Amino acid sequence: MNEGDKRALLRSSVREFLDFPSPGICFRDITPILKDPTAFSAAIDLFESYLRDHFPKIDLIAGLDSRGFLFGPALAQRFGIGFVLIRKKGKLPGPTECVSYSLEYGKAEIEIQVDAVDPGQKVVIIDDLLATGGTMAAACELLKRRNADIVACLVVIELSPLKGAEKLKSYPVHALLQYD
Ligand SMILES: O=P(O)(O)OC[C@H]1O[C@H](OP(=O)(O)OP(=O)(O)O)[C@H](O)[C@@H]1O
Ligand SMILES: Nc1ncnc2[nH]cnc12
Repeated sequence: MNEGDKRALLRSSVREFLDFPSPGICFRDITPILKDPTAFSAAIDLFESYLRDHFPKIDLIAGLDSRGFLFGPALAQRFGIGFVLIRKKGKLPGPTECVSYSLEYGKAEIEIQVDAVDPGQKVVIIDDLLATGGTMAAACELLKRRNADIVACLVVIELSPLKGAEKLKSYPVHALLQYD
């Protein structure tokens, strides 16, 4: 399958649910991608080729709670590197660093274990979806505080009208699919 076919398969796998989780939100559901191994491999292939084409060295993949956890470990395996978790507050044991943020339908706090990333490590952040960019920007702030070198922010879906990428101007943002 070529890259265009892989993107088409992914797009056909994403479902829409209107008014979930609150009125006015059109929820883009990526679960069918996970259910279809061909679609899931296509997503990981596309992320891998983007990273190989643009960045010669990556040390670590950091995934965002919770749907970033679905894609990050498989991608990290392709590069033979580790995966670390950025979680909603209160889920990680030991010393953590925390950042608050707002998202399309609420407010939250995320944190990372302070020993998850060494200073200067080249880190790629991954999530399923970029909406307002609040979550991804908070993750960048967390990693910056840990003195990581943020290489790129990856998402399966970017909701372009919400202009999340504008909050992330200092970092390359790559989405496999854009939605208007
Ligand atoms: O760009 P933003 O406006 O910040 O929104 C994007 C975030 O919202 C969703 O996660 P959510 O917080 O709903 O958590 P979940 O993955 O645990 O469902 C999505 O998976 C992203 O992480
Ligand atoms: N519209 C949306 N669909 C799925 N996940 C989301 N996270 C934030 N906005 C979302």
